[in-house]
Amino acid sequence: MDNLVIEGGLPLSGTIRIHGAKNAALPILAASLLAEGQVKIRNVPRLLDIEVMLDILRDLGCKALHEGTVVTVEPAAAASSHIPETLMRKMRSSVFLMGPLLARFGEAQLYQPGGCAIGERKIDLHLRGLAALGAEIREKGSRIVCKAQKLRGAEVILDFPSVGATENIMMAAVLAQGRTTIIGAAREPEIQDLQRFLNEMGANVKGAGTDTLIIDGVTSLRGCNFEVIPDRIVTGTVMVAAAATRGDVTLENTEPGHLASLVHVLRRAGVQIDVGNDIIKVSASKRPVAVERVVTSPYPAFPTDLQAQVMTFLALADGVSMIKETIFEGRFKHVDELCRMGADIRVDLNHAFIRGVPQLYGTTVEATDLRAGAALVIAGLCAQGRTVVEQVHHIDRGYDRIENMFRQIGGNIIRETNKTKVYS
Ligand SMILES: CC(=O)N[C@H]1[C@@H](OP(=O)(O)OP(=O)(O)OC[C@H]2O[C@@H](n3ccc(=O)[nH]c3=O)[C@H](O)[C@@H]2O)O[C@H](CO)[C@@H](O)[C@@H]1O
Ligand SMILES: C=C(OP(=O)(O)O)C(=O)O
Repeated sequence: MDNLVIEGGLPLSGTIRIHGAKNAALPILAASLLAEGQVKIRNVPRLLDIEVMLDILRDLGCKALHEGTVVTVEPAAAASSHIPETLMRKMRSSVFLMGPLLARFGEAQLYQPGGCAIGERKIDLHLRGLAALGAEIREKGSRIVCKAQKLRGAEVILDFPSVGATENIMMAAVLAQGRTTIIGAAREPEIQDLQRFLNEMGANVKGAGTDTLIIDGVTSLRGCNFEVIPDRIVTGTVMVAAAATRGDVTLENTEPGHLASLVHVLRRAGVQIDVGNDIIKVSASKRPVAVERVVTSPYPAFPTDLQAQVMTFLALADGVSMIKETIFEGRFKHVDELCRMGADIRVDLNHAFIRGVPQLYGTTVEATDLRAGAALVIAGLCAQGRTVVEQVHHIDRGYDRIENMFRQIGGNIIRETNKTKVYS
């Protein structure tokens, strides 16, 4: 079991390049199963979840290689439509294979997905969407069997703009007969990237970035060469860490437009942010001012995936801030850990009231999920003394060696693996 050991109190400074987006790469890798030829995907981060997705593709029979940040998938060899439960339970994103398997084989046999414990995370919208396209779905315990002789285009209305359900339905609909309209679709940048990828393979998808997607089915998809967008949540994590440590950091390979809601919150707190084409500069020299109200909501509103990190930042602000979490019912697990470091935070249902303190103090804390872990790393970078973050495997799902990332910009952070210190 790895731990991160952080000696806090140093302002972050320097320049850092942001890696590709996990949440864009995962559905894109699942969609590669739909192509008849080779798919080459660039800017794919080296993360645990990506490894799991590649393992699933290999288990289905595909050839899949990850060299540097380039993934090559040969989907033609895929021969199975069954995903073993052990692989399904390794992450939430295993569910992205349901739509592509159904479209390719007319059948998908899988299990309820696993993932971070941040809420119930049902998949009813995925299943209802696929059923609307003509799939017959049977559930027995955690086992799910979907079958469809031929998927047919249909109108799908999503009661909530679920990112994963939108993606699964898009991936099933591209090879369906006729037109599918998804009303109430998610508008996240990752949906736009998936649309670009599917169209690059020869699909006909329009509307990503709006709440209505129109997908005209085609008979086959070809291989392609594609580059994944930068990770907006990793970008946001570094921005918040720079601001919280009162540092001065330049982030390269970013899409500033994807982070407008975070930029707004940080500027309100008094942080200076300058934005270029694909560059964001963050500098802060004094204690932040509390922000009255931050509400997580589907894109383009404030992302739930940055809620924990911003809470660490506001825990050090002057005054009382409030964060309302509207996406996941169990996403305040970092609060107890932050309080153990000296934060003053009270939770009432889905509201957190954060009374800023002048200083956090290092101690041993546990990463309960991916972004909670990132928030604790930021807290450790700000704290007085030594912080040990346990359960680092959660963080490794979404950050390519977070310790190296922060060391590059002056963070004093190392990984201890079985009590061996690892510096690179
Ligand atoms: C790999 C990936 O892209 N993960 C992101 C994706 O997750 P994910 O795709 O799982 O998130 P969704 O948008 O689907 O979920 C949002 C909410 O809808 C609920 N829901 C979802 C589907 C469903 O069938 N039924 C249902 O009730 C969920 O329990 C949750 O409360 O979007 C989330 C919301 O921006 C992000 O936090 C995750 O980082
Ligand atoms: C919750 C997240 O991911 P996933 O949907 O893969 O669990 C996340 O990236 O913060």
